[in-house]
Amino acid sequence: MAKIDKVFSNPLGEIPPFTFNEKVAHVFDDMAERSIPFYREVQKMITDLSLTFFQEGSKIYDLGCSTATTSALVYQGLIDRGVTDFTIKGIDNSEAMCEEARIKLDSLGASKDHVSISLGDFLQEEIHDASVVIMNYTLQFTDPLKREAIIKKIYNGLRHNGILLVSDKLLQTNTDISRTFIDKYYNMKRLNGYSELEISQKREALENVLIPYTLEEETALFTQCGFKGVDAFFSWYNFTSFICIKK
Ligand SMILES: Nc1ncnc2c1ncn2[C@@H]1O[C@H](C[S@+](CC[C@H]([NH3+])C(=O)[O-])CC(=O)[O-])[C@@H](O)[C@H]1O
Ligand SMILES: O=C(O)C(=O)Cc1ccccc1
Repeated sequence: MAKIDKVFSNPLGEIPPFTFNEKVAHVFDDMAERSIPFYREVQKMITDLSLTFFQEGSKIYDLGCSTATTSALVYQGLIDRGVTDFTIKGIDNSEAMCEEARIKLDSLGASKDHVSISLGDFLQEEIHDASVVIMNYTLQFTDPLKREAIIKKIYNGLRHNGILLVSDKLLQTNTDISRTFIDKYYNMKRLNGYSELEISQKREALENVLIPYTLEEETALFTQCGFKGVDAFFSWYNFTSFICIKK
């Protein structure tokens, strides 16, 4: 049964900073589908690209895996292709998310050898022998001062021809364009059933928690850390998904 996101539906008075707590984890799939543009399509593209670049015997990391939507799709894709020699590692620092992730993977009958979920900070985790690293809407929640260190660590942990896939909300440099894109985004939320109160309370909760980079800053980060091929594979107003190849 789909659980409907009502996290910001009642007046909260003082609005605490957004966290991925139990209340959020419980309704996360609905929240993501209604608040992230083309969420399902991006998941499909991430899965497709992961299957294309996966190397036999290597690891796939899903950093900030939330409820393991991506890990589950990639797992199923590999199994359907008859691949057996792979390890998917989902990492999230929210205990409630990890619980939801394990429930989803158990329902697929996925073995722990093939896909495991670890409770932890991906800034502290080792990345080793990877062909694919996924950061789907998670870099934006990382302290900007720590972004270079995590991208460098990912680069070092990837095999030759391995890829990093990143989706993020971006900030447009031009203020007119920025305002327009943000308006379009809030319109999308309205069309998806969110009220003005839900939209404004979540916006306040996300301030200083979700810190968007510009397209230039985000691209420069990937190239400065060593990635040779860096390109966008999906874009919708202020949301963009990137593929970065280690050559
Ligand atoms: N340092 C960190 N270490 C571990 N986890 C973290 C950290 N920082 C944030 N998280 C986790 O990153 C996730 C971000 S949601 C990802 C969606 C998913 N990728 C999806 O494709 O459905 C994005 C969104 O909600 O917009 C949350 O579960 C956090 O707990
Ligand atoms: O940027 C926003 O307004 C969002 O709602 C993005 C988002 C989506 C899902 C969980 C947390 C933030």
